[in-house]
Amino acid sequence: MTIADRWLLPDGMDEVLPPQALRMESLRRTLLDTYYRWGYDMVVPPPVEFLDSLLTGTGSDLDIQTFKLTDQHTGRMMGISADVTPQVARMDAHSLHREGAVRLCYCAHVLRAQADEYQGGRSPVQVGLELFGHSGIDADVEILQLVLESLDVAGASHIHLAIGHIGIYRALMEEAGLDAQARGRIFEAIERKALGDSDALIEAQVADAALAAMLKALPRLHGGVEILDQARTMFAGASASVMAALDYLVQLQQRLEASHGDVALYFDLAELRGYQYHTGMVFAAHVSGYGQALAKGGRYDGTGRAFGRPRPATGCSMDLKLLASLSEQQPPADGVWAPAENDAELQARIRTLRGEGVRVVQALPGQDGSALETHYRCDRALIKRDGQWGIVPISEMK
Ligand SMILES: N[C@@H](Cc1c[nH]c[nH+]1)C(=O)O
Repeated sequence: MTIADRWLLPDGMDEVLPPQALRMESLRRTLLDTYYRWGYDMVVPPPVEFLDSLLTGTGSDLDIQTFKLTDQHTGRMMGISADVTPQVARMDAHSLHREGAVRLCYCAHVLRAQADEYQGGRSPVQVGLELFGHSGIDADVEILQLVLESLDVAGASHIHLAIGHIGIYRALMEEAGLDAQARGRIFEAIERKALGDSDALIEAQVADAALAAMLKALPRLHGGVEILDQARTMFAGASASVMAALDYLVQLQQRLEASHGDVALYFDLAELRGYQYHTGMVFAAHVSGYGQALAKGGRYDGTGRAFGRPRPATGCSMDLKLLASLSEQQPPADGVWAPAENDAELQARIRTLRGEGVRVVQALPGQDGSALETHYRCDRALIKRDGQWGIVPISEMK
């Protein structure tokens, strides 16, 4: 191993240096305080679990994303969490066992076996909210409001919220009655927005011409609120659940328009990205300059079934690393530089200042005062004048 190899980090595994790490930490605190004020209780999931419980009811996307290892104690396969949402669903269904609406939030490191264009790095810090036990639109609206509040706190502007509904695609595919392989290929083509491929597959596999036309229309239905009307006309002959999903999106649009008129809403009826556990409304929030979504989420009713208690559920997740990169703000230079002296009065003064929340950096013997403003972010200094310790601007230090 050469020296150059030694400092190489695996692809997508990044370290966070000052001042970014501080930005991340202060954003984490602000976000969790916000969630606390909205009634969300914090949970801390384990970083590693047995694979069976980690992947139960979640589909193959998450399986591919999960790093696997063997537990030396039991010989069983374990997985490193790649997504906190199913873990929190387990806590709600099995560990907490509370009745009614349960609001939980978290901030945890996760690892992903693959970096893809939508997910960014392989070592995100996932911060998120999950609301269980309520199947109405109000729960989804609350989650979306908190997503917008989180992005606002992080310093995002011109937010673009893309909303879809997995139920439309699922209902149409159910009517088509295809086998798993054909379904998988069509899903993959629609997810990639490869219209030529999805058209060809649908034409070849779906015998009912009206249904094939509806499926072919699906990836073309994206844009402003007007596409919901177009969809209504297009899907007039489809099952009642398709119409119910469209009505739901119209209601959601009205609620968001009233509370967040400044947010650009975009509807995409073929928005199938994300994990396969989603069952209803799904969304992704974008801001310009960022290729990947800053927040993602949606409804995933019934995920707790695998743990003995199916519950309505909705939620969102964000990557704290990505959110913290929205703000270029420099942390304040408001520290106090103290000399290296071991003077009882000086030590007492330092203790008092730190007790008051002031950042005091004491020089080590031999340490000069270079880079005080930049590295140590000190704008003042403790100095002794006329036998008294006092604080002066750093420029007067010498
Ligand atoms: N965990 C999902 C988002 C989500 C949270 N809750 C529901 N959905 C993701 O990372 O894409």
